[in-house]
Amino acid sequence: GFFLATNHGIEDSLMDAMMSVSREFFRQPAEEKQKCSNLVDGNGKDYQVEGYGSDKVVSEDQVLNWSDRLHLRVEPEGERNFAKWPSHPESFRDVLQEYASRTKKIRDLVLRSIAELLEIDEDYFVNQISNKASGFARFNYYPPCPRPDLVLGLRPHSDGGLLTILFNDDNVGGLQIQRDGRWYNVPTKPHTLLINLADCLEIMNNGIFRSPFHRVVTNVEKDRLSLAVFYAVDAETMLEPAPGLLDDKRPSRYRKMLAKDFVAGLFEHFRQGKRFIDTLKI
Ligand SMILES: O=C(O)CCC(=O)C(=O)O
Ligand SMILES: [Fe+2]
Repeated sequence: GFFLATNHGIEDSLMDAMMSVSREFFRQPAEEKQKCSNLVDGNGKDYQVEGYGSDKVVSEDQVLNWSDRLHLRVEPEGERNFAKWPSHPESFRDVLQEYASRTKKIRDLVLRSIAELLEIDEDYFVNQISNKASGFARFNYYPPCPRPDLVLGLRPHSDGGLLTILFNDDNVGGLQIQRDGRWYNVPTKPHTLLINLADCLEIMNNGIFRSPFHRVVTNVEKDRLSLAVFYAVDAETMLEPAPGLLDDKRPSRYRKMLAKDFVAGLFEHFRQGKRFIDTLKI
């Protein structure tokens, strides 16, 4: 599920600052942004996980998303690679660090609330995350697009991690969610966060809360910005439904898989517009 959260504990001023430093980053000339490039030095074809750029290009006929992004690791805290973090605007680093400390608290609060709703041990999901689990901030920038009929801002996908905390531009919509084969617009509201229960959580809760298929459409006139913070489990975690949710009448609906093997299969399925998680269904 996707849900909107208000009264989430992040002050309006911090959210405004986060949006404004993000805008300032993307507004810079390309040469400046390239200083944080996601291409491995020089050769122009090898991509790394962190940095600024576009999709990984793997074939000539690949249809790219109409967006740029800046992808930065925020968890584990000790592994933040500040060399990839923008140095302009100057406050970018502090604002993101503060923002990420807040979203982490929201992550744990949501995971505990979900466990409570499911009537299992309140800490079950939180305990699946050790201090080695990763968190990434992904800033998406969608420029105005002259042909919205031809290209998407972001192709259909479900988020591969445990939980995503999404902060959207409130000036312009674009995010859509699929339900029963139809696409619906997700409303925007100032200072509201969108919480997305992602693939790994769908497996762990045995499909009670689904990880929604979503996409972003482009807009002729307006540009758009969003910031997703993706939280994952450790690479070595076995993804499987919580034992407390299973019994004779409620068998497991997913095959088990190590989190790192799941992550390894995600990109190829994303490129093909498919959900990898569907291949695990029993
Ligand atoms: O820009 C958005 O609203 C959605 C972004 C998104 O789905 C993602 O980064 O995974
Ligand atoms: Fe997403």
